[in-house]
Amino acid sequence: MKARDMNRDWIATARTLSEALPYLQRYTGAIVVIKLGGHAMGSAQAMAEFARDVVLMRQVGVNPVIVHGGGPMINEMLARLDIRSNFKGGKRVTDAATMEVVEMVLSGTVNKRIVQAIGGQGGRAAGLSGKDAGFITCTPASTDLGLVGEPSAIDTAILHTLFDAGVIPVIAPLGGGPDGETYNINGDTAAGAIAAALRADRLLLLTDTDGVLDAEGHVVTELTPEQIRALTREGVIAGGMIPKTETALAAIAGGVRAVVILDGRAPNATLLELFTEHGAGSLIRADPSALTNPAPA
Ligand SMILES: Nc1ncnc2c1ncn2[C@@H]1O[C@H](COP(=O)(O)OP(=O)(O)O)[C@@H](O)[C@H]1O
Ligand SMILES: CC(=O)N[C@@H](CCC(=O)OP(=O)(O)O)C(=O)O
Repeated sequence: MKARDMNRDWIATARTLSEALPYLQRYTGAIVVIKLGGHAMGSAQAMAEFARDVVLMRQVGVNPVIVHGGGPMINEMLARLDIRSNFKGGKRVTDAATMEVVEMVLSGTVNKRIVQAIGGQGGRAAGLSGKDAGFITCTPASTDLGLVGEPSAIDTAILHTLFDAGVIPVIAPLGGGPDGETYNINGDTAAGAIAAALRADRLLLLTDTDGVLDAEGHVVTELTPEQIRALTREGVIAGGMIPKTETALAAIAGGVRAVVILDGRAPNATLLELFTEHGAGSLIRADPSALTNPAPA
């Protein structure tokens, strides 16, 4: 039986739900690609909360697509196996032995953890990697990165089949080469390429900072491509933030309406971003006059 005490918290909750209506209407049928970085994956509790938000999105008619990372989990397994690993420009130099571990951790451990968490909240998710159903084809990203791939073609047919069946795709960032090789794709790069191929309404990059920080450590709530290039030149955007901002620029150029870099550890980060007037993190879009977190068009 429902408690009937009308205390202030419950009234505020009801108001938030009511105020969400225009956003719910706005996002019905929208495709939202969510990149869940390894650093944003917290405890089992945090994973369950993330999964609950994704299931809620699906319930209200959004088509969420989860693309995950897992860098810290790969690091841990490589250390256990005594395999050294290093990064160039935020990407892992990947030889054959490293690739074996990357595939095992991403497709095995991390992917299934997310699929299971979504199932635990009453949703239906299917785990796949870019190697399934000829989904992501890669070419080598650069000669000094080994088996790191850059997506050259994405066949979104499998994703539309899953949308139609009400199933949430959970994607490990791996791709196939023309000769059957397996490539390691940076999770942000994979998410951006998938979002562009789907012409997604939103790409949310969930990480472990409040957003893109300026030289003083303040979140830049809205960034133009020019600002990103300047902050990168100045070294303010560095390390793992480089693939994220590069991805944002490529995704926008590829037809994604807007990209948001935000803290995935914050409770209900994705719901806050999509369904309230309080956007979170750093927003990047091509045309500043384009609508963002808007009242319904
Ligand atoms: N200007 C910046 N603003 C925010 N974070 C930055 C910036 N420059 C570098 N970073 C680093 O990028 C990290 C996020 O990238 P990464 O560790 O690869 O995350 P994930 O595992 O979520 O993909 C942050 O934790 C921070 O250390
Ligand atoms: C080429 C490359 O760097 N691949 C990444 C794939 C995982 C990833 O991107 O994980 P995060 O999102 O948690 O950083 C890696 O091997 O770590």
